[in-house]
Amino acid sequence: MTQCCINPSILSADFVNLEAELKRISNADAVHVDVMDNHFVPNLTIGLPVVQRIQAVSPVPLDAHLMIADADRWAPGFADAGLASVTFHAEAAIAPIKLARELRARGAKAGMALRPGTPVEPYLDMLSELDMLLIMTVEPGFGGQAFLDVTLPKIRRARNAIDGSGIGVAIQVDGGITEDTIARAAEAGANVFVAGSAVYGADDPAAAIDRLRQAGSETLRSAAE
Ligand SMILES: O=C(CO)[C@@H](O)[C@H](O)COP(=O)(O)O
Repeated sequence: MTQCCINPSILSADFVNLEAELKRISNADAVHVDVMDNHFVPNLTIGLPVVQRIQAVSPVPLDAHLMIADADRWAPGFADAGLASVTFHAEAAIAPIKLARELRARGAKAGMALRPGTPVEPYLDMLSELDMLLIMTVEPGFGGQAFLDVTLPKIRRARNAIDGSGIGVAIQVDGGITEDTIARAAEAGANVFVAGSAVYGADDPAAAIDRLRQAGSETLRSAAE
């Protein structure tokens, strides 16, 4: 069975007590770091120097999601910082294949993200260049939005293409993931789940991660049977 990974989105974390906050979610598979530039998305968060500090104190690997313009220029620096994976947006990259190769050459897993309205088909021939395909299940920019069911057929098409090609690319989904929506996304073919509000909004974030992982794993298990 494909492994079910839960990556809490740092956008919903308490930055004042960040080190303690990260310890509270140390049962996560990775911390999803939302980098936004107020150009590619209408929100501004953090840049590489702050991400490097987070990397220095995080007990779990970092999974950077770059919601930034000019990805070809900026993404390699995040790989150089030693992050486990770096995901750029297809819509923000001029040469996505070259960029994915560069990320891998610098030691990071290469991820590519698609906005809800961006089709996956133009990118199916570059799957072998990727470790992870991120299908956004909300418009990127803000936490706390409702999961877009309209993205489920795209997840299904991506899963079919990946399984048909025999290439081991993970499908990550991000936005509106809860104990309810995770089953729909997993049934469609996702296996890495980013959750902000559902984790940090819970009284016990670690227990929320365990519940999400259990819900996702059960669906993946029955899909494999
Ligand atoms: O980056 C984004 C949205 O752009 C996501 O990572 C959200 O931060 C996830 O938060 P929830 O939808 O789970 O509250």
